[in-house]
Formats: sequence, C-alpha cells, structure tokens
Amino acid sequence: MLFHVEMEVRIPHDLPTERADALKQAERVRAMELQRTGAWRHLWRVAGRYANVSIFDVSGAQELHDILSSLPLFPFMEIRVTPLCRHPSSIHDDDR
Ligand SMILES: O=C(O)C[C@H]1C=CC(=O)O1
Repeated sequence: MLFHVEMEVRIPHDLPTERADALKQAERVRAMELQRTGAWRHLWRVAGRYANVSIFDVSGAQELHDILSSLPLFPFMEIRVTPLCRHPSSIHDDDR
C-alpha cells in the first residue's frame, strides 16, 4: 500500500548541536536503509524548507506508523500522511 508522507522537521533551538547532528546522522542512515528495502520508495526535499515529501510502500497503516514513529527525528517532526490508490489513467505498472 502506498502512502504520501510529508515531514516537516522542527529541531528546538536549545537542543545541543552535537545531539542534533547525531540525530540527523542516525536519521540519514535509517532513511537509506528503508530506501534499500523498498519501504521508503521516494524521498524529495521540499525546496526552501527543512521538509520532505516521501512515498512509502508498506503493508498498511500500522507498518507505516511503526516506521515513522521509530525514526530518530520523529519527536521533532510534524508528519502528514495521505493514503494513495491507483489512478485509472496511470501508465505506471508499479503504482498500486
Ligand atoms: O531531512 C529530512 O527531510 C528529515 C529526514 C528524512 C530523511 C532524512 O535523512 O532526514
């Protein structure tokens, strides 16, 4: 099942720089792992914002929740999730 996910990162200004950098690095490693497994199918930076637009390909809402809530930056992200289904005019076989 596909989900459109928007993540806006808001790291508090009083979080020590080393802690913030460690979280960003851990997030990067985890995001790359999830892309390799296919669960995190697309990852795009939103121009001009510390935010991304992503497409996740997972079994359902519970798996998506488990993934998102275990991301290192989860406590500092505002996340919006939109479930997707196939568009009848899509020419892409992997849209499902
Ligand atoms: O930078 C972000 O958008 C937040 C998060 C998502 C992937 C990643 O590496 O960090």
